[in-house]
Amino acid sequence: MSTTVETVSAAARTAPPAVIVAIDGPSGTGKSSTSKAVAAQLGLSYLDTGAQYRAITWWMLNNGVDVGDPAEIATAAAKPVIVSGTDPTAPTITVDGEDASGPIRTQEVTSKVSAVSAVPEVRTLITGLQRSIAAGAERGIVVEGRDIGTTVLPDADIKIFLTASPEARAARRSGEVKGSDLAATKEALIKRDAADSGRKTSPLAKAADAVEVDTTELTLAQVIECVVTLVGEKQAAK
Ligand SMILES: Nc1ncnc2c1ncn2[C@@H]1O[C@H](COP(=O)(O)OP(=O)(O)O)[C@@H](O)[C@H]1O
Ligand SMILES: Nc1ccn([C@H]2C[C@H](O)[C@@H](COP(=O)(O)OP(=O)(O)O)O2)c(=O)n1
Repeated sequence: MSTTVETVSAAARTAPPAVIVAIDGPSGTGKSSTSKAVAAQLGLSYLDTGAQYRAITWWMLNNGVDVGDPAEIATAAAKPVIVSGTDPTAPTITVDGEDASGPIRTQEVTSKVSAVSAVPEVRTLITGLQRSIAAGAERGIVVEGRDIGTTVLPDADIKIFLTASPEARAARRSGEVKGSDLAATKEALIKRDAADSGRKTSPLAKAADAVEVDTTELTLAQVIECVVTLVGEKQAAK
């Protein structure tokens, strides 16, 4: 009995304190790649909140909801059951038990997700889900999105806001899809930024206490190192 208690307290002494990391920024700044790598390196959970908004959008498109009608979106918002797996080396997302990781990345979903995610009822539901996932992450979590530092987890231990020039972001996104048109990618990305930043309910914004990192001239490895260092400093000070 006393061995168990000693083992537990020894583990508590050596394990770093749980840390909540919020990473926000527009599309193509490196949020997902950075967050996954940082979480994997530090043994933290990982949550891609954009994937959840994509998942609810995909469900609406599949279930005959008119995504041009905010009232219809609001009425349907609570129907799909969205489950996120938080292992940074193998993140998953299911909708009503079905793997949605592939279909949520289609052009159709990408072009409609800003409209669906602007509806307050959608945000309230998804924000609640995100907070409960973060609260359940025993060793801490890296949560990435648009409003994590400002709205979802305003008490996060560390907040990072990633930026990059539209040219760099479009080139990165274009590089992911064979034969894609760079100018069209840039135009679509700027349009989505404007919609996400301009909406009334928790728009894409940098929290006042976030550290801004411009990734335009940085390699992914440099961004990861920078964030790991910032998180390590916070953990040491806890
Ligand atoms: N600093 C960087 N330099 C070059 N390419 C990058 C950098 N950060 C991310 N990328 C690449 O850009 C693409 C978009 O990155 P991603 O992490 O999905 O961005 P976000 O989640 O912000 O939309 C990916 O192909 C990724 O490998
Ligand atoms: N916390 C969040 C995360 C994403 N969203 C919305 C707005 C974004 O355009 C979409 C898709 O986000 P996602 O991070 O998947 O987008 P990119 O991978 O950067 O292209 O979801 C949001 O409103 N709030």
